[in-house]
Amino acid sequence: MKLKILDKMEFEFQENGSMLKNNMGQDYDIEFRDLFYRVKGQRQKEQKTVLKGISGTFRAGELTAIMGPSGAGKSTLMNILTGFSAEGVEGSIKFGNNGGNMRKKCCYITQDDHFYNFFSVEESMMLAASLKISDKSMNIREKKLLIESILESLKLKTTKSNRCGSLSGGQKKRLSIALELIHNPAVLLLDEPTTGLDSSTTSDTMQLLQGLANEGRSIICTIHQPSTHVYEMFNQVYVLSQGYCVYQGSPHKTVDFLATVGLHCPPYHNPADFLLECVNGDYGDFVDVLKEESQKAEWYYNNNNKSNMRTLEAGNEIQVPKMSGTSEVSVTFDATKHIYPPPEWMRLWMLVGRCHVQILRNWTTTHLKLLLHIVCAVLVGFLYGDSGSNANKQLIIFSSIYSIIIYILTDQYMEFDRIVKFILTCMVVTLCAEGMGMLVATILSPVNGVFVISIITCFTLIYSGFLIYLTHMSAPMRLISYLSPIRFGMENLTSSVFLNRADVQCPSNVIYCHFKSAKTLLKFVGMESINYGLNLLILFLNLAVYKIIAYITLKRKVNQAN
Ligand SMILES: Nc1ncnc2c1ncn2[C@@H]1O[C@H](COP(=O)(O)OP(=O)(O)OP(=O)(O)O)[C@@H](O)[C@H]1O
Repeated sequence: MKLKILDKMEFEFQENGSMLKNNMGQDYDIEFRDLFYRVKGQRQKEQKTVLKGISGTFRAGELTAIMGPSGAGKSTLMNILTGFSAEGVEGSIKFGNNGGNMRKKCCYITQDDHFYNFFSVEESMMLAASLKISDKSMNIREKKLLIESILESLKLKTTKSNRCGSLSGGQKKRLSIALELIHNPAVLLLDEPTTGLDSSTTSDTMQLLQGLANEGRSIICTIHQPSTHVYEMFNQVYVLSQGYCVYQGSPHKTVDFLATVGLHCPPYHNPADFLLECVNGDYGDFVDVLKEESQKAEWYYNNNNKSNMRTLEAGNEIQVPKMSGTSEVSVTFDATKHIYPPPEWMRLWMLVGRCHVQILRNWTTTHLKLLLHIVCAVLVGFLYGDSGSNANKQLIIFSSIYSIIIYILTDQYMEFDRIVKFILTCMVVTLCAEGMGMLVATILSPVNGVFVISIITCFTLIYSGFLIYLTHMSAPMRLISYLSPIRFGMENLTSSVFLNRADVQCPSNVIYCHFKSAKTLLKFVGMESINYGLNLLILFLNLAVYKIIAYITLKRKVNQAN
């Protein structure tokens, strides 16, 4: 007996991202006109034009290849179409027949696979399904059936218990596609999906993409040097050179097209290779002529006959084999039913859960890091010995209090409120540091981010009262120190250890211990009047400000991309 599952549904994310609506039988052609992309050049006020007024149409139900020599602008075009690049773009891009901006229907599969290596294929699929579709819209059983059907059609069923990290290159590529198919995108863009795959896996992947296109999706991918067999699997090729479109049409017409400008493909030569040799300049500079010639309508792939194409219609069935332990069941998704994603808080909860499972399963980063922290703490603790109760070592402890192990090993006062205050401060300072990192990461590129965060770290440390005592700073410098969140953390750590503390013992072999009294020490470092609660509040405010700005920045970037 077979289970039948109707999954040929088209979902639409509303602008607010809160609702998915199924939307059957529509074609989502991508049409772009006079597209320019300008970036800053190396010299000041110099501009570099990467894409120079290109136009084209990628039709629904077709498999399109974007080809061209290295640096021609293929990835740039993909990034613009998917919204990854928004600044410096001019021209019009139209998604779908209604002319609206339907970019949210696009899925972009980059060259690198982004999986959680410690999750199995099935777990990754289930997590993606749970993040995209709420339980109210589709219950767990329906989701499992959907996942089964996708894994079956992408020949991944036998690997469903394997961890993602152990999959082969081809399997990883198929899993990337499977993860995107969960919400059945109308447009799928893939950056070099066959790079690094052998010829047989390449052919399998291309067949898979062809099948997805035949179901009515627009499939667009960049590709380098396809074999003749793979080249002919495309419905359309879009060739770029030096930022211009030099051919847009059927792969079968390439040889005739090149012949019109005097470039004759040798017999038994791969037309794709010859095309790339021509646009690469191996036979002279033909870019301008090819650009002119490619404008002629006769080369345009003008086949509007989509009879070979099954549109994404309600009622299309795909059959999945019977799952063990289940009886004969027919699951039918209501085509008119709205599909909602889970609420934001639930998605956050799932992502936090995923993060923790990943951390726990990653032996190297978790267990070894834990061990490293314990070993370091024990070493530092023994290094500073009894400094908490030894009046001769009071000042040294300032530079090393950072964890509870050290707190215990250094013989600090074992009072509950002191320990709680100490740990709480450490935690909030850590959260602040993480929030600051997140904020910088949302604003700057990784390279600039590392540079800026290093400077911020130096600044916050220097002005924390840790490297230079507050009493040694001039009045304006002391004012500046209030900009450093670590200063408030430092004050609170100091207060939890030293405030209202009885005098400590001076060892018998030491004549004079200047810091025997905690008050003397607090005065010496300029922290005699510490308000623990206020400092904690300031740290929380810092944290809130970092997170809010990071959220706004991310939101703005996402809106710009759409
Ligand atoms: N933001 C940018 N700043 C400066 N130059 C850029 C930027 N984006 C793209 N370029 C330049 O535009 C050109 C096209 O880049 P793109 O990555 O699109 O090429 P490609 O055709 O995908 O090449 P490849 O096949 O090697 O990946 C390159 O010369 C690249 O240096």
